[in-house]
Amino acid sequence: MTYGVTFPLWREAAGETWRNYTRHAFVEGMRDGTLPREAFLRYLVQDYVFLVHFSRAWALAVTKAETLEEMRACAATVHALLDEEMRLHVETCAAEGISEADLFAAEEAPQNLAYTRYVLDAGHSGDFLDLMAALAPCVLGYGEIGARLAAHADETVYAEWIATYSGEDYQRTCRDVGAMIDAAVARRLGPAPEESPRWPRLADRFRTATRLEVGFWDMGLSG
Ligand SMILES: Cc1ncc(C[n+]2csc(CCO)c2C)c(N)n1
Repeated sequence: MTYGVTFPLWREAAGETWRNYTRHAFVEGMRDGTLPREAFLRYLVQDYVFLVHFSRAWALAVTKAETLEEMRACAATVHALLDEEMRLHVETCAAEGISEADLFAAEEAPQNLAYTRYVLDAGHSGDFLDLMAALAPCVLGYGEIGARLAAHADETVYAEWIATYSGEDYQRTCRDVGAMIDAAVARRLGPAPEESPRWPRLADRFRTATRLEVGFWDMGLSG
């Protein structure tokens, strides 16, 4: 999966950290069905809270945007997160006796706090590109993981999770976000973005957010 031209460059620069995220033991446990249910539910409850703050980060992107097109794309993501992605968590947890009020009130794990507040700070202290570099591993990493796990969906009880991220709707979202990032980079950094003095810091933001994704999976496994 390439999702544009910027993402593969940032992914390459993140080196083995990217592999640690996308091939994490938690992911492999979903692939072959060996992930304990308890770990999956712990992850889902934390992920609901994660998505609350992630929605705030995309809303911040609306205020940091420079074009109507960027504003529309980010506003649509806020809407999709609040009204679609979170519903999946609510429904899966409801079937396990966990209400939405319980989810909203769940105490945030330190790894969760660290990740979402890092992303929000990237947006507050930086510009639209800083924020996009911090948001990209989450959105595009799940697209890559979903696409790889799709071939194994009939071997695992986590088929629904895999279907969500490997499905055409989500894969289209990833291509759209990749294209938006490419356009945002070209607009602000010109035709040779890798030569911009800002480039190393953007790649570093991407790698830091990727490290925080690894921490999020670790949290799911270890509680
Ligand atoms: C820890 C964690 N990382 C990534 C995602 C995936 N994700 C987060 S927001 C979004 C929609 C577009 O922004 C998607 C797919 C997640 N749920 N939890």
